[in-house]
Formats: sequence, structure tokens, C-alpha cells
Amino acid sequence: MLDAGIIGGSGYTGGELIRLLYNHPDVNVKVATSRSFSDRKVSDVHKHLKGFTDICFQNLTPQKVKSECDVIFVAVPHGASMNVIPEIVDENTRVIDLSADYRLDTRVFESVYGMVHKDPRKAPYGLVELHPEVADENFVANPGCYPTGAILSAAPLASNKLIETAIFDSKSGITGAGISPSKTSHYPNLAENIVAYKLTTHRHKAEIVQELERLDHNINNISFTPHVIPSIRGILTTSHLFLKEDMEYDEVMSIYQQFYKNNKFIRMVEGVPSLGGVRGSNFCDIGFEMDSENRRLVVISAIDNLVKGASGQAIQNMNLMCGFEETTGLWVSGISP
Ligand SMILES: NC(=O)C1=CN([C@@H]2O[C@H](COP(=O)(O)OP(=O)(O)OC[C@H]3O[C@@H](n4cnc5c(N)ncnc54)[C@H](OP(=O)(O)O)[C@@H]3O)[C@@H](O)[C@H]2O)C=CC1
Ligand SMILES: CC(=O)N[C@@H](CCC(=O)OP(=O)(O)O)C(=O)O
Repeated sequence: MLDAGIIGGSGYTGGELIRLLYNHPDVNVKVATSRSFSDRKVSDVHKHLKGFTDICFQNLTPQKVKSECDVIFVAVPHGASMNVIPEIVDENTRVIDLSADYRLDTRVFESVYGMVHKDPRKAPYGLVELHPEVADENFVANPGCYPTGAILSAAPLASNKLIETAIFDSKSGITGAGISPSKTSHYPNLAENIVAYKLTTHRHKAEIVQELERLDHNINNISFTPHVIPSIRGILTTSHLFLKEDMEYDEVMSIYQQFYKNNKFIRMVEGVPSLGGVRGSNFCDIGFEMDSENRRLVVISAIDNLVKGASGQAIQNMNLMCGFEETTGLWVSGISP
């Protein structure tokens, strides 16, 4: 049995890690840190976890967490993680960082995030379907939520060098913005509404570009626009992929099926995937339709931002890094059709 620690346990992804790890047969959550809720029971803060954990939050140094745990999830905001990681990464500890601090080359990170990196280096990018080599790593950067849905929707065609232009249009539930309330999350501003933001400049575009260019270095026409919807969890991405050649539906389907043939968390669906179908689960559901007139493939991907987009994917990484079967603790369905 491995002991796990969560640095930043009082936030949304921290709570989700504790919820999911309860069902992991080989891992016990021993430590969850929080500065604001130190000494409070985890289940008093994450009330849905009552009966599933009896630990209290602690305000521990990263070194102290390392001394007590075999595997550590860092679930703090970007910019804060780079203060923690150098204290805990070593050859005896498995570390998964959920923040953006180590996902990009340092120079790209500094330009996109507008800050100087205190620990300039990049970690392997933990999108397991594209990077199975994370199994050999001690330290992995868990992908961003929007990039997970966007990259997975286009990777099979990018890898076959078939995309001329890719336009990603994503809609996210509000937990994607973290636990602190904001003007956007204020009920009258979000209810019965859809809020587009950072129309051309969202920081996640850099991750999408990094991973798709790795598959096809000639793709140079990638756009991304995010929206927040009045939903708690889930990201639905509509990807408009303008292709280099005419293709039939069956031909495209067989490319996707072949590319993802070993990936149990990718489900190719007939028709349009739904958020209910993946909510609470680590699945990424993908469906598409061909617009032959415009040589455009419209691909829809659906993920739960807190599971495949964050904590579930982090556990998927941990499973590979620790030599467990990839689906351990994660094999649950979505909650509705
Ligand atoms: N929400 C999502 O869907 C996704 C989030 N992520 C990333 O995962 C990370 C966590 O996200 P999320 O759980 O939503 O965030 P939250 O804002 O919900 O929680 C953040 C946590 O970090 C702690 N924290 C805040 N600031 C600091 C700091 N300066 N130093 C140490 N601890 C701090 C907070 O606890 P306390 O203040 O009590 O110490 C809290 O436990 C972020 O980097 C986020 O970008 C990635 C993919 C998806
Ligand atoms: C809905 C919403 O606000 N989403 C967040 C996604 C943040 C996130 O998880 O991004 P990192 O992990 O890269 O920090 C946003 O757009 O800022």
C-alpha cells in the first residue's frame, strides 16, 4: 500500500483526488495540506466525503509531506507550484503536478504566463494517450483541462499529417475556475448564460500547439476560444478540423480507432458525446461528422474537467508511474446518458 499526499487538498481538484483515491486498492491518502483549513476534518470542508476519510487538513511544509508519502499530488495554483516542486522531487518519490508550471518549455511558460520561472525546467507531459513514456518518470506535469479535450479530439489526424487548420471551441463547467468565487461564477452572471472569454489569448493555446506540433510540425494554424457554461463539471469541445484531403466518415473512424486502440479511457461514439456520459468518470468521449463540402471534420470531445481534465488523469499517471494497471481505481462510468 502506498501513502499519498495532496498539497492543496482543500480545492476542487484536491477534493476530487481524495474522492477517487478512496476506491484505489493500492493507495491510501495519508496527508492533505491546506493553509486555511489546518486541523479541520477533510470531510467538514469536502462535505460529500463524510464517511470516506477521517484525516484532518494539515499545514505542512513540502519536505514534511515528502517524508510521510510515497506519492505526492500538487494541486495548487500555477505560480505556487514552482515553490513546492523543487522541495519534493527526488528518485524515491512519485510527484504529479496538476498546475501549469512544468507543462511548457520555460521560455514559452514565461511568455504565456507573464512570470519568471523560479525552477526553470519542463516535466514530461502527462497526457498518457500520447505519452506512455511517463511510466518511466518520477515527476510528471498533468495536462490542462481544456488542452486534454482539444488535443485528444485532433491527435489521430494530426499524427497522420491530415490537418490544415484546427479551430477549437470549448465550453467548460465553472469548477474549471477553482474554488474561489469570482464575478464570472456569481450566480446571476452565469445562470442562463454562456460567457466567452480570452477569445484569442487563452494560455492553454500554448499547450495545444505544443502537443499538436509535436505530432505534425507543419500545423501552424491553430485557434482556441473558451467559454464558461452554467454547469458544475465538464468540458465539451467542438473542434473544426479543416483537412488536407477529401475523406469519408469510415476512413476517419478507422484512423481514430487505430490510434486509440490501446487507450481504455477514450471512447469513440456514434453521434454527439454528452457531458452526462463522462461526468464523474475518467473517459474522454469523441464523436464526429464530416462536412465534405468544406473538407471540414467537426469533432466533439467530452470530458469531466475534474476527472480526465485533472484528478483522474493525475491518478492515471500515478498508476503508470507506480506500475499499477492504468485503470486501477478509475473504472467507473459517467452518470447519465
Ligand atoms: N479546476 C480544474 O478543473 C482544473 C484545475 N487544474 C489546476 O490544478 C490546480 C488546482 O486547481 P483547483 O483545485 O481547481 O484550485 P482551487 O483554487 O480550487 O484550490 C487550490 C488549492 O491550493 C491551495 N493554495 C492556494 N494558493 C496556494 C499557495 N500560494 N500555496 C500553497 N497552496 C495554495 C488552496 O488551499 P489553502 O488556501 O487552504 O492553502 C487550495 O487547497 C491549479 O493549478 C489548476 O490550474 C488543472 C486542470 C483542471
Ligand atoms: C472555466 C475556467 O475558468 N477555466 C480555467 C482553466 C484553468 C486551469 O485549470 O488551467 P491551468 O491548470 O492551466 O492553470 C481558466 O480558463 O483559467
